[in-house]
Amino acid sequence: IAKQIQIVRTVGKGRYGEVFLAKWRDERVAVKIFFMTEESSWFRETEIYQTVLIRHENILGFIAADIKHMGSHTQMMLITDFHENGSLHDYLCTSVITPQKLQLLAYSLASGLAHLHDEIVGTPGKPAIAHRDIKSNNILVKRNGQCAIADFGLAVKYTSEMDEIQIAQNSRVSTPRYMAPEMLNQTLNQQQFEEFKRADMYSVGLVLWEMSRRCYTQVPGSNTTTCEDYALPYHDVVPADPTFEDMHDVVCIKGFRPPVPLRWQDDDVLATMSKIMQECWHPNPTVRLTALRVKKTLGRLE
Ligand SMILES: Cc1cccc(C2=C(c3ccc4ncccc4n3)CNN2)n1
Repeated sequence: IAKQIQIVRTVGKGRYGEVFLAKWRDERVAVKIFFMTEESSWFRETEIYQTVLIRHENILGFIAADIKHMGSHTQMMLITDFHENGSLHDYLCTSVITPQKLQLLAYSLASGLAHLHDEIVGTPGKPAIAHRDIKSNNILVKRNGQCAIADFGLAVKYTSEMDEIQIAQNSRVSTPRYMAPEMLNQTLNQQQFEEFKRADMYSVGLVLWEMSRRCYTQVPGSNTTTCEDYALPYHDVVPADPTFEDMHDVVCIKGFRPPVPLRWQDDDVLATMSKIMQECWHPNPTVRLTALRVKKTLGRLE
């Protein structure tokens, strides 16, 4: 397959490698080419995408994994669907959205994560999967306005009858900015799979906040609309590319969370989103909503 791929241009860079737009049999695809040092990420991500029953409309569509032996070195690549809107981060930087679009983005993100977190017992079954690096950069926006979750290099799988958690031992760790308090103060018990799901939901709360800022509402008593500028979570209290320590100080010691503007109470969708995100980023992991609960709550809105 790799031989039939024609690289067109770069569409994204990460710590793991680079993402390109490519042509494959006249079709536009996304190709992620991993740095030589990231073999474990390539292997892990391949393993997750090839998990039985993982396919879902809100999970990035996998096409193929391939290795090119180039004599002196090997090129590891993964091929998926291409989404011209790019990542949710890029999309929110360049667009303002209606409450209806906000609801669809949030609902589809919750649906994708609920599918990932869900264990299907049976033959074939599906292991429960925790993502461990949820952030707006790792979520894509499809043409139909729905999210597709990407980047499974850090994911962990769990099957209840095996009662074992497979954590790939690789150097990669989650992104500090989106790390849950229990990860920052290292109280997350890695032998309890449930705790990984709760940490994912904390990150979802932050992504819902990023989305909500870009949703505009009618200014009461005038015919103008308003919204907030795009911002990363904690943009106003930590430096760019914050360290683990920066985040520990802000999230665990000071107990800061992103600000929820009063204007969000003026709209049903934004008011619901405000409640959801505050429950998702609660310091006590057991208080946080599950992905399924978020999906049901957003699915019930008009
Ligand atoms: C496994 C894999 C292959 C190709 C890309 C990706 C990936 C991303 C991706 C996927 C499709 C895209 N389409 C358009 C623009 C950016 C994209 N990024 C973002 N994070 N990982 N993952």
